[in-house]
Amino acid sequence: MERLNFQGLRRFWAIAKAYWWGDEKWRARGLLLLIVILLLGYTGLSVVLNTQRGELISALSAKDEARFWQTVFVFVGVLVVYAPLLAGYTYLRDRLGLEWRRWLTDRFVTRYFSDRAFYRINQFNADLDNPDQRIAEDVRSFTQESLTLVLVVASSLLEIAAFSGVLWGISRELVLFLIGYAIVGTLFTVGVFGKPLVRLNFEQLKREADFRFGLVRIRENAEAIAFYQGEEQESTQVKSRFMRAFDNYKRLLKWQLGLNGLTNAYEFIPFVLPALVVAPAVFSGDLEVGKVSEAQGAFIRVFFSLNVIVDRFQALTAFGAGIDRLHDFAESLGQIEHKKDAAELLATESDSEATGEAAITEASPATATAADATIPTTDTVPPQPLIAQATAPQLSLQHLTLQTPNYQRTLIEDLTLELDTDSSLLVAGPSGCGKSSLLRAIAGLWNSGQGLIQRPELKDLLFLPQKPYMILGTLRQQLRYPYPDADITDEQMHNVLKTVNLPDLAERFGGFDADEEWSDVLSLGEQQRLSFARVLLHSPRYAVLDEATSALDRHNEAQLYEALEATSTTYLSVGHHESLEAHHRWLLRLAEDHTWQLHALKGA
Ligand SMILES: Nc1ncnc2c1ncn2[C@@H]1O[C@H](COP(=O)(O)OP(=O)(O)OP(=O)(O)O)[C@@H](O)[C@H]1O
Repeated sequence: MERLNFQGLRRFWAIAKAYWWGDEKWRARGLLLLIVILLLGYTGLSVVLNTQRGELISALSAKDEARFWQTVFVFVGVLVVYAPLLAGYTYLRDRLGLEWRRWLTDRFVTRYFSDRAFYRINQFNADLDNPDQRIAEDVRSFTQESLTLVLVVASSLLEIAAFSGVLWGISRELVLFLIGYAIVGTLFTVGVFGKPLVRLNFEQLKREADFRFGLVRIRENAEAIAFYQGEEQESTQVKSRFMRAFDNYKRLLKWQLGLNGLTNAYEFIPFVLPALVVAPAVFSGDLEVGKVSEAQGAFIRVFFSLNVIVDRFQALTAFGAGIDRLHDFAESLGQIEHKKDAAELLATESDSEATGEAAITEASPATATAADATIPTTDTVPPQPLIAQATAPQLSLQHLTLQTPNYQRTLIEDLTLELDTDSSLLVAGPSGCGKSSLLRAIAGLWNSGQGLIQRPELKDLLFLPQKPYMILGTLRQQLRYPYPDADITDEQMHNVLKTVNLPDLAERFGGFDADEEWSDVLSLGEQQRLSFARVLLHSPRYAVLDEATSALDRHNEAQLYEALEATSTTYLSVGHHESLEAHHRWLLRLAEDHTWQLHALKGA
């Protein structure tokens, strides 16, 4: 957490730069220029209005009717231009903020879905809370607040320039006093309130997001909670999340109270001081009485312009907290991209060596790739070995040692195997020995460990995870997932549904366009059969099935695997049922002590 200091500015610029120097830079800069032109016009007119206000009072006090009406005329004329100018300025500022938000959201969402960062992000930074809130909320406030603040500062500078001239003409002491007063006030406010307010605002954003997420989880797991009758615990949990936000806000309010007390007292002075300073000249007849109003108007404008930091301090600290959150998020995404690049580099090196299988197989597993298979070191992170990955026509694992993402446990040691394209492999072993983790490594989700994984391109592999995943959408989209543009006819879908023993599914829900909360309305076994239907429909080169039939009876399971055997898809399954052995050629048995055995089954 940073104070509003140079590091904060650097972080701000690191996020902002990409837009102002990126592909939409001319559009963004053009809009900004237009806004600044409107701002200039608006500030110029403010000076005229202020002078005319003084004129009005002077004309009244001098009982000069002609001068009075002339001033009114100018006043109205200026207002006719001033009002639309101000409205246009606000519109364009908000519009530019919105465009920037679209751009930045798009960029963060793209990065979040690249290299499966949404899955891996917490492996790199376990403290990174609520990425959803950072994308939805923090980006919005960052773009809007940035523009507002930059323009407030710009307009303050303009106003200082414009109104100091007016004030200088009336009283130099006032200008000098103002500058000194504003500097002291700003330094004091930043020094005393800066750090705690940024910290509390940061914490508030996090706690609000935790609270919201707690409620979203209840909605997503409503049935399980209802079965467990876990209402009491869940409601206590949600309330306690709210209380955390509440407690923090109470602390924030106390600091705001102090800040407001200070700023109110501090901002009181401009309302009396100019009159005190100008009064003697008015009494002696050197200045007209309207000058008091003019001096006061100019004084207030200059004062609030110089005082922009103190005045917007609460907003600035909230903004600072938002910058920190976005910066952490961008850093974590950067680490993932960095790690992917390192793994790709490794794979290229392994490729060129391993025409060269000998180079890999001869080395002992402990040293095979440990020397080069590391993420480049940073100041804080020690070098960590990585599994190299490469693209090849068929799946093979070479001296694979697999560890959990944080390197705390080794799950599999020195595993070497190759899966021919017309073959099939069953992975079995006790619960928790690392079967699903092996699939994660093959999918490239986990890469902590050593050795090399060669596999076809990821788009040629279809994975069915242990927990069936039903997307939001129609039955047709469900079946097409994850290839939404696949050329599949309704007839093919009907046939496949028959094969997986769901012949009347479409009719039951009113056709393939039926849109349901599928994970709620289908049984677990039905969801597994629907997921299996995806494999049969898309016929990928490789299918990787993680206990994909665990909820099915033997008859249904056999029916699905027989259908799969009839296709050209090479498949690899994880499963506990012994009956599965009949549908595979090879059996890989993993043990809890990290060892493994490979057995041939029928027809190997
Ligand atoms: N994200 C994670 N970070 C650290 N350890 C993890 C993580 N996910 C799983 N593990 C641990 O890794 C080990 C292997 O998990 P895995 O899911 O591969 O087991 P499995 O053999 O598929 O078990 P099961 O048959 O019960 O599904 C388990 O001890 C698990 O607790």
